[in-house]
Amino acid sequence: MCCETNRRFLLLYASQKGQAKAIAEEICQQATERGFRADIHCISESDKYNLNREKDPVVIVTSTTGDGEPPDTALKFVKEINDRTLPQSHFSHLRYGLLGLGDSEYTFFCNGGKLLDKRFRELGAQRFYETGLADDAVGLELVVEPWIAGLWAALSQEFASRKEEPAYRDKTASLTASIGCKIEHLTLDDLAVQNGVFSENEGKATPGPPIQDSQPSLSRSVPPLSQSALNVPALPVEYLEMELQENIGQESSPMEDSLPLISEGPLVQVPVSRAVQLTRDDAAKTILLLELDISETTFSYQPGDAFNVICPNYASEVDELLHLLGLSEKKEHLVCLKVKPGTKKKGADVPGYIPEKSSVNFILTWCLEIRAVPKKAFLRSLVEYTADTGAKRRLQELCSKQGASDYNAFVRDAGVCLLDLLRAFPACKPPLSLLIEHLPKLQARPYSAASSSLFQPGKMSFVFNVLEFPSHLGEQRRGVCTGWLAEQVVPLLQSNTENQTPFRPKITISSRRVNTFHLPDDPSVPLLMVGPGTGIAPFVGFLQHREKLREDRKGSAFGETWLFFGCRSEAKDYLFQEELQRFVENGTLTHLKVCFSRDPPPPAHPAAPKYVQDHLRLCSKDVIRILLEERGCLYVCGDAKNMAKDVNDTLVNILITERGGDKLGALKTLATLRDEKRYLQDIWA
Ligand SMILES: Cc1cc2nc3c(=O)[nH]c(=O)nc-3n(C[C@H](O)[C@H](O)[C@H](O)COP(=O)(O)OP(=O)(O)OC[C@H]3O[C@@H](n4cnc5c(N)ncnc54)[C@H](O)[C@@H]3O)c2cc1C
Repeated sequence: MCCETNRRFLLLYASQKGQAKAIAEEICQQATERGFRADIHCISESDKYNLNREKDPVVIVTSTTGDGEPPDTALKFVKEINDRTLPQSHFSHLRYGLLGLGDSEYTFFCNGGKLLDKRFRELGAQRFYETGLADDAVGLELVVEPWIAGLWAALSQEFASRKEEPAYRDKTASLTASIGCKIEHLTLDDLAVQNGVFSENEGKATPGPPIQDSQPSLSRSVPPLSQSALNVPALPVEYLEMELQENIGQESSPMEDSLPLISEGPLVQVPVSRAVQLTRDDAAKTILLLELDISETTFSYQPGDAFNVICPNYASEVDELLHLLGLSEKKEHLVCLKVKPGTKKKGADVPGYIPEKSSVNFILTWCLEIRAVPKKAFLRSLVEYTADTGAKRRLQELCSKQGASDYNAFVRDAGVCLLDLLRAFPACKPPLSLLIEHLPKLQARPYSAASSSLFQPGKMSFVFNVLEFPSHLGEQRRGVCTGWLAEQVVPLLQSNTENQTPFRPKITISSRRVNTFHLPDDPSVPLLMVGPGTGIAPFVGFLQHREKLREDRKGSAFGETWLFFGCRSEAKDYLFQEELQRFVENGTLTHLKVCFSRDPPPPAHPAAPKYVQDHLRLCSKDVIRILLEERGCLYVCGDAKNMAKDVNDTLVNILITERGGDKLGALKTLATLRDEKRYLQDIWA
């Protein structure tokens, strides 16, 4: 309960899984202790607050969900403030501070917070405290705690300035600037240390003995770090109590009952009716197409939709983890979890994605992202379960301020996972409950449909690249989902070549939230499609759909269709070559622009395009005509890291070259196209 004081502020949270709410509640509690009154509401409770008339400071805590979207609870609010008819002074009376939560492992880091922040400023609101962006990939607490610690000074100053009207605006502006400057120029570790996240007393670790070997590694440190005093983070509160029950005759929840709990939407189990390798064996990447038989289900989709595949962790990795944790004999034991009575952990709860009566094996296989890079807080907790002094010391180093660059080099950048850690530190034996507290939920992986149900009723295809990368010791690893899918369909791939009756493995899928990456309703609208590599997937669906429409609606007007596709080699990885040729021949695809980045250019065309953006540039007049004169649609799909940005930059240059004006003008044009849903992206990392 928050105390009554005239130092009131409005505290709004937008939570998807409860984290933003828990942090807001922590702010509310600390506010009381510090003589403020937080009027706390979920952002969706619009009947309980009114920003249009709010006079007090506003503090917002928001998480990010999906592909960089605000949480579901904020969707209505975001829609309202995104109303383009609102005047630029709409929120000019508001002073706010915002804390965004996100995960830099995902493409649009903290986008939920960034979107709100941007729109608030567009509507004239001013920050009284610099925005904090907390990263779950390294530990939210590294930014959340110092941000909350700094909030009280900013609020005190804000209230003091209000009393000193009329100079209040100038002063608070300078406070914003100074606090902003401080936060922006601090690294996460600096932030944590300066604001007391690192507990000095507890954290002073005795220097270890000098080590002769000069090469540091995950388990080995060298001077000066090995001889340095350390500031280690405070020990995270353990909040789960676990009991393992022998499974004698008791029914553990069958997998079919438990899977819905670990997913966010209704699930369907569907057979894979066809599997085809789209790339040659000697291609740099293996790309597979799987066709799912959805005819016996109510699952429906449109070309451009993505759906989720529920995948397990590798059985071999789970078995090794069980062994290293000393749980091999107990893998079928039932796990009973409850929150420790009297825990100080805010918002402590048994994660909802761990079904009751699950076995140890089930939790490690289906519920936890065991490949996730352990965060510093997890390393800190592991110290307590490590018997060997040298290993203890190294774990302390890796989570300490002084060992930050070793953490980055040997844990984060090396993509180390729990299994790698337990192999490197055999004396570390954490309980399963600690893993549940620290490892994220195993996420379902989204894939874009590469087919049209109009063209192929009862079927849905998708295309994926089987990811392969080396572990920190050079051992070859495959992506969790793509590696598992590839394993599932080996017999099907083999039986296809031998022309036998195919074995049909089943996979579990769920639909994703409605997206906007769809064909326009009016088929006369011209389309530009840019999709190198597996980014071609939705466009195959678009073109199949268009082909069927052309058959069904003879005499109707159909707009031009341009596909910009790129791969490495014409001979090795030209995806859907025959199908694209058919689309061209029957007039469904009016312009096919393909390029091969690793093939030598033909002698007659030494400057032949290598990448999709080169082709876009060559067709710049048509691009402009279609987008600006004929109100066509531009779709971009595929890799978010480079391609989407390069395509965007190319569009900016095309606009400047063809239409004149400056970069700002070109960016505004693209923003307008986005607003009108005529420049759509479906991009993934
Ligand atoms: C809306 C949407 C649609 C999508 N559609 C498609 C599609 O149609 N086709 C498609 O192929 N993908 C698509 N994706 C991406 C897809 O969801 C998966 O992310 C992708 O297939 C990888 O999943 P995975 O489980 O195999 O890899 P993961 O095991 O999750 O690995 C993920 C990434 O981390 C890297 N990585 C992991 N561990 C390490 C390590 N130790 N060292 C170095 N690197 C490491 C991997 O290289 C990889 O890039 C889509 C994504 C979204 C958001």
